[in-house]
Amino acid sequence: MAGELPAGIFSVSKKVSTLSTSHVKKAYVTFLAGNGDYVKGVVGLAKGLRKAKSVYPLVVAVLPDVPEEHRKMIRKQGCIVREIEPLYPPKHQIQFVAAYYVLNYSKLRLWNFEEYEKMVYLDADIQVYENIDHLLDDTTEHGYLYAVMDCFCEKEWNHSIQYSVGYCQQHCPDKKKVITWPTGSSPPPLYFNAGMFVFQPSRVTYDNLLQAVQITPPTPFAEQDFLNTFFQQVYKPIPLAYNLVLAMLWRHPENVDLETVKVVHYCAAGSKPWRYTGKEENMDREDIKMLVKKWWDIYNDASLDYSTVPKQLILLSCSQNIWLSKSLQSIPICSMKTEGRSIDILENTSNVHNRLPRQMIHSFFSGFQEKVQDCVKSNFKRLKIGHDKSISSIMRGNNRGATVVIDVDKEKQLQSWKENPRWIDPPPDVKVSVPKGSLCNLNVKVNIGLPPDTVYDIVTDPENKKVFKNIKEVLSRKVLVDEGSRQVVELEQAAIWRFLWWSGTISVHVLVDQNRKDYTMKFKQAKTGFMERFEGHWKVEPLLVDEDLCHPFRPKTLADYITYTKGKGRIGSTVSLDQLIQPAIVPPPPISWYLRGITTKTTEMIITDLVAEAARIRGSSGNDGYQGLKLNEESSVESQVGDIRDIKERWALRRRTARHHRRRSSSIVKP
Ligand SMILES: O=c1ccn([C@@H]2O[C@H](COP(=O)(O)OP(=O)(O)O)[C@@H](O)[C@H]2O)c(=O)[nH]1
Ligand SMILES: OC[C@H]1O[C@H](O[C@@H]2[C@@H](O)[C@H](O)[C@@H](O)[C@H](O)[C@@H]2O)[C@H](O)[C@@H](O)[C@H]1O
Repeated sequence: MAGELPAGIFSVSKKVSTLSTSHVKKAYVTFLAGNGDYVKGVVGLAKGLRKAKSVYPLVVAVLPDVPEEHRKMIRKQGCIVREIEPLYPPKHQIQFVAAYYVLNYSKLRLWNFEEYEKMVYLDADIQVYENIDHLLDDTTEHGYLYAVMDCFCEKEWNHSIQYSVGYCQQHCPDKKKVITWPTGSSPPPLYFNAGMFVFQPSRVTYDNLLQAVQITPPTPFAEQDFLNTFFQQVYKPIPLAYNLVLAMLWRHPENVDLETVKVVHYCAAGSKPWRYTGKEENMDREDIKMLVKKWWDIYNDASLDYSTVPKQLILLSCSQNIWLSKSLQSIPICSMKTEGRSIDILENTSNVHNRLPRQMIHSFFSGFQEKVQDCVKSNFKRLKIGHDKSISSIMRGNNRGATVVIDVDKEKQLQSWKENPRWIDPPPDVKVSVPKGSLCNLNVKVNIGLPPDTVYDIVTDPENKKVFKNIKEVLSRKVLVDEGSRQVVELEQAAIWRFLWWSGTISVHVLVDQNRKDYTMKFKQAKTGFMERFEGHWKVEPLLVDEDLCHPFRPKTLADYITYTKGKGRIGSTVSLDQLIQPAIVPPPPISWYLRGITTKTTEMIITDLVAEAARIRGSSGNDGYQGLKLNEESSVESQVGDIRDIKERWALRRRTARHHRRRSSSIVKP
């Protein structure tokens, strides 16, 4: 065990995350080093967690020496691969129980995964046979490390005092057995096996760990000894069922009930299932053989492979080599003939891991005929989840021109957003470029906390001047073409512009081609004048906000996402704007800089208002969206904001101001 060190040096702090609370997640995590066969352990663990119906993902912290081929294997099993840097202890002369244990110091990197609120670490030679998700829920408290006590009876412990006096913390307190401790020695504090533990990643704890490990002389059980010393004050033992160290079977059989064991740790010499020969000591035991077989049964079970073909999702092609996926509530049997081959579309009723027969997939791709596409489209129309207006259809073009109809229930979505208001408005990503002969090209991208259809409602609402403060008034609006989901509108607005200490009004006269099918809005100036070209386009695309609810699946499409989250996953929007401004004559600097500034500022104001409106619609007061400031207050904020060059800083100031404003307005006692 680690030698004595100054008290308090291994303090573990309460969780101090530098991330906002809206990003907290939970997961299992394991560790993989080298290009050896431990990767089989990770694959087995991923499948075991799936069989145990865990709802949390498995993160694999890999050292740089893990080959791409192994990374692909574990990604294919739905694992989240995170590369970590190796971490080594200070130079030392001691012999670790196993030379490769030096690798295990890299486990300390896990405390830096602070986007996760709580994690369960599992060695790759561990298998989970019963669901233990409750360890990631409220059964374990913050600020503690939960793990199973280790056993000191194996010969690997012969370097220790407790081994020499025959003491083991696993011994039931046996009055008869008198332990004589050498002078100055006493029973060690409770000691856990570091092959499995529940912990909370935290940057502060991580920094403390890194500092401490550099001044802690290494000891035979490497990082396990170190972690026991560091977390000594906050270690909480949990039952052996959560990490059966195999030696317990012959060292303390009285403590083992195989019927209730949830997690088995194949750490005894010769017990790694993927290397098992049965030749090493104790490896010919019947219980060991049974446990090794149990491990292999999961490893070899193809139905436990990570599948991207979930239940009730049918994959169709709408043109060559394009998968069209849609979650359908019920899929009637219908056969479609193409080139003499009949393709029956069946609901994939078997378990989620079933794959469509490979020959069926290939036949889908071989030359879809017109009538098959019509049949697919008429099926989709007929099977649409519902016809009420609250259903919006997101038509998703794919790269061969086919369109995909994905129905999103707007009311349900808004309900999901109200039930789960966790959302922090990210600052927009604004890129300004100056193509030759133009004043500027603005490229803006921002994520909004509402589904595309609702965002599109805001942007295309004829009365949206109540939302966008820079629209002073709508001078005229004429619908030139109306095709239902697509309209071409001639619009003239008096727009307010503000920049630094100046402001004014400018008339904007544009043709707007707005198409709800793909949530686009193209605009172009109606007639040239001072401006030679003023054009651009908005696009609103779905953003999958709650992907972690899809675990163990990873949604590849919106349809997958709706299916995996049963429609409860919030859908946000990524709004992008590309706008070109080219005056007939580009004025020289600094006027051009000034005009560029107006354009950028005006666009930012539009985004600010859109974010604020989205927050209002969500009804989220706690949001950090920039909302609710009165025009005069906002103008004073904007003038402060205007002085800040960096857009992220500007947004941070806006959010701080908005929070301050809300606190102030909520503290004002209403008459
Ligand atoms: O070559 C190796 C050796 C170890 N490990 C990782 O380090 C953990 C601890 O090593 P091991 O399981 O051999 O320790 P034991 O629990 O058997 O003492 C393993 O479970 C793996 O997660 C690895 O990835 N590659
Ligand atoms: O680097 C030290 C390792 O120490 C532990 O393994 C030991 C320990 O369990 C002993 O008690 C057993 O006797 C022995 O077989 C086993 O290898 C952890 O399982 C492993 O993750 C890792 O921390």
